[in-house]
Amino acid sequence: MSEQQNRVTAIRIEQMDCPTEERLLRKALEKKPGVTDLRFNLMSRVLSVTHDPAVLDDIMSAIRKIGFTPELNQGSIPRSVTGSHTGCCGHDHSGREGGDEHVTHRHASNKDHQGQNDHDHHDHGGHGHSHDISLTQGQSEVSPNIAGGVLPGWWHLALAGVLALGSELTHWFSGPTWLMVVTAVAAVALAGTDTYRKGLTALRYGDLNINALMSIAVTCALLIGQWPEAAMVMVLFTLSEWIEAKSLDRTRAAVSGLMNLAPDTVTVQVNGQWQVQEVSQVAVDSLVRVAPGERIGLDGSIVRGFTTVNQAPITGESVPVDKQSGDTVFAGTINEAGEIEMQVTATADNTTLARIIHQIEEAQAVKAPTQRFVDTFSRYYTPAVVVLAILLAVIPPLLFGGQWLYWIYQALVVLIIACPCALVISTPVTVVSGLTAAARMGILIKGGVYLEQGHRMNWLALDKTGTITQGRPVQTGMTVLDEGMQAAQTHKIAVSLAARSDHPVSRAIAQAPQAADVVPLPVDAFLAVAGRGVQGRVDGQLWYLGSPVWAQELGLMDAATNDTVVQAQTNGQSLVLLMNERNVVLLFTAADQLKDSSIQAIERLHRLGVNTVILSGDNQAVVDAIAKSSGVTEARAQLLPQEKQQAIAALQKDDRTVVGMAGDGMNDAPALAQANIGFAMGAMGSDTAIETADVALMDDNLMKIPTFLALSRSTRRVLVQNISLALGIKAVFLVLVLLGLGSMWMAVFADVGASLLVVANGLRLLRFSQREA
Ligand SMILES: Nc1ncnc2c1ncn2[C@@H]1O[C@H](COP(=O)(O)OP(=O)(O)OP(=O)(O)O)[C@@H](O)[C@H]1O
Ligand SMILES: [Zn+2]
Repeated sequence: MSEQQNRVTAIRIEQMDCPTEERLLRKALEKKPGVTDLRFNLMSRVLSVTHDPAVLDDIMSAIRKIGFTPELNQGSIPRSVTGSHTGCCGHDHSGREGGDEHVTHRHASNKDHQGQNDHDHHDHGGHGHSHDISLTQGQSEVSPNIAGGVLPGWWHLALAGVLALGSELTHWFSGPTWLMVVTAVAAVALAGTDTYRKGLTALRYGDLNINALMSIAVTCALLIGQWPEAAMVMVLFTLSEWIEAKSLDRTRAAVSGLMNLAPDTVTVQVNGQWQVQEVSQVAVDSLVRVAPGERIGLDGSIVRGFTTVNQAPITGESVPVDKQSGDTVFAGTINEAGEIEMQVTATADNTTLARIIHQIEEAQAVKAPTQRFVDTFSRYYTPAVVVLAILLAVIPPLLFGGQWLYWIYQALVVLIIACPCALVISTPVTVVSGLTAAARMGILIKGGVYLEQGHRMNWLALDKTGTITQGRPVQTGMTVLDEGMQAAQTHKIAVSLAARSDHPVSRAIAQAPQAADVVPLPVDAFLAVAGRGVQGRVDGQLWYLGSPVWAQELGLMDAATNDTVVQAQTNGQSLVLLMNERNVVLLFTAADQLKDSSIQAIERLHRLGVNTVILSGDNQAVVDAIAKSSGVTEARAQLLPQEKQQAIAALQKDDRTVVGMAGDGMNDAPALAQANIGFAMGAMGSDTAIETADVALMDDNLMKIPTFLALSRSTRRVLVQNISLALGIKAVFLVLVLLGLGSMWMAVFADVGASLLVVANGLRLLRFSQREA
């Protein structure tokens, strides 16, 4: 398909801070040949365009033509989650941070995230843009604040305020009219330059953003002789926009706090000398020293010393973890006890933390369903309200003999409330706060969609090994089934095969005390067969190490062997058989332990109304035993990877069922992809898990799933509150205006007040912690 050649270019647009600007950009770009998709991230003011590489210049000039300043900066991505300023319809105020430029990455096989509806079963392969990007810290460029409107200095605003007040007082005390007029016009000019300029740009392109609406309203107010009112409204508007921008700044600060987890510098060995370097300068394999109490700056593997590390910044789990030589440590975590030396395993732009940060940024670009609804709604809202305002100005005087000036004034009040900003900003603020709160708890959510959909999840399928259990089974026994062969020799073969596999039961066999003295034999044509086992040639003969089901498939299960297997299964242990091409030779049993947290997690899931089922490749007796001790309601055993997937698809037949699947992400990939929400356990340090799951849990504590659900429910609540609040306030105002009780400055307060309220409400989610859940 042609999309293969398309690229996604992220373009930073300083002025893109309000949904109305999004509309303007859509108008300019949507129908352009070669442009296939537009994605807006108003929080970070980044527009991602999917396009034919040949038309990039066209795109850039089209953006410039509508008065915006697009910036491309390949090779670095925003250092802060929400990018620079985030004011909606507000001012691009001065405090601009560098390094917010974005990325160009290739679309491997992109699925349209936005078009995905609730019940679409997303495909994990579809997540795979390959990101050839780097988070180059310290290399960020500060670009000049070109066309972004600069907020009039506070003294401009103060002076405008005094003038407006003067105008108002002159009016009250029936002072000279010229004084009232001059002070009012001066106030409007001082406070409103920026609003007028932005408003005019929008109008020129047939768009009505808040600036355009305010410009029209204030100008009309002046024209109908409402001098002091016009002045006051302009001053109040500018002031409140400034407050709004400030409050959104705080949002950004809170969110980007996550980013400042890793120190900027580390102590590196260079030519035998220790010296302090920027993390971005440190190469893989460098030797880094971390003092006790210091934050670890890069991912690495300890080569000297031992310590305990607080990994809470990444996993959300504050119990310190012991680390010694050979163990992995992660950027952003805290070295609590001893001095360690570590060998760097990832550059600053490739650490687990950097990946998490990058994923959160990507997640913001994938719009949650509510966000899409709100966007669509606001597309019709503004024009509708403007039409209403015009009708209000014209109909009563024409048809019912109303007073022209009175009704024009009412129309102006309505114009001011035509801005959908509060509504539109409410959703991303809420979702981003939720995503950030989750990341702080070690839950990496790959899109607002999952956060929003989470509250509807009513089934959770769980893998057994490593998900409910600790995933470290130990060999508990070995039975010789083929007496004709030398047990020592066949055991050696089993261990040699097992040593080649990462599968927990293989590891149990390879690492059992009985295997300690075994020198593994060379294995040829080694092959791992998912859900069945491993095979390979030893001394020219083909051997299989795997499940009883596989033995059946291979036609090696005779009645006697079957009896032994059934017998062995009844004590609830995992079985592994060693087979050659003729018969089953050895039978191993292995047992795994339940994770303490599993019981608690399952209980909480049930209390949250979620049904649970284990989907396992292991035998029924083991799965039953684990289900019983963990409290999981249903136990499905002996499932191959694709049967796990089918089991989930079967659950999804019911329209109201939203299925989550928790697994370790290796054997469970098809099932994780089939589920509406795929949870990968123990994702810290596992790039595949971080990249393929919908929700990556940094450690392997199942409690994170009920926590995710609770957060999802809170997010949902806040979203509903915010939307009702934003719409409710406008509705109340409309009624007040129709009753003749509204005034322009009240409308300004309502517009910006609503924005402030929804932002504050959304930010509450940042304080969501496990305890609250
Ligand atoms: N690499 C392997 N080495 C040895 N046996 C294996 C291997 N892979 C699979 N098996 C056998 O196949 C069975 C099912 O494996 P599978 O990986 O599907 O499930 P599991 O990991 O044991 O359990 P769960 O699916 O609950 O995590 C195992 O119990 C084991 O007998
Ligand atoms: Zn607005």
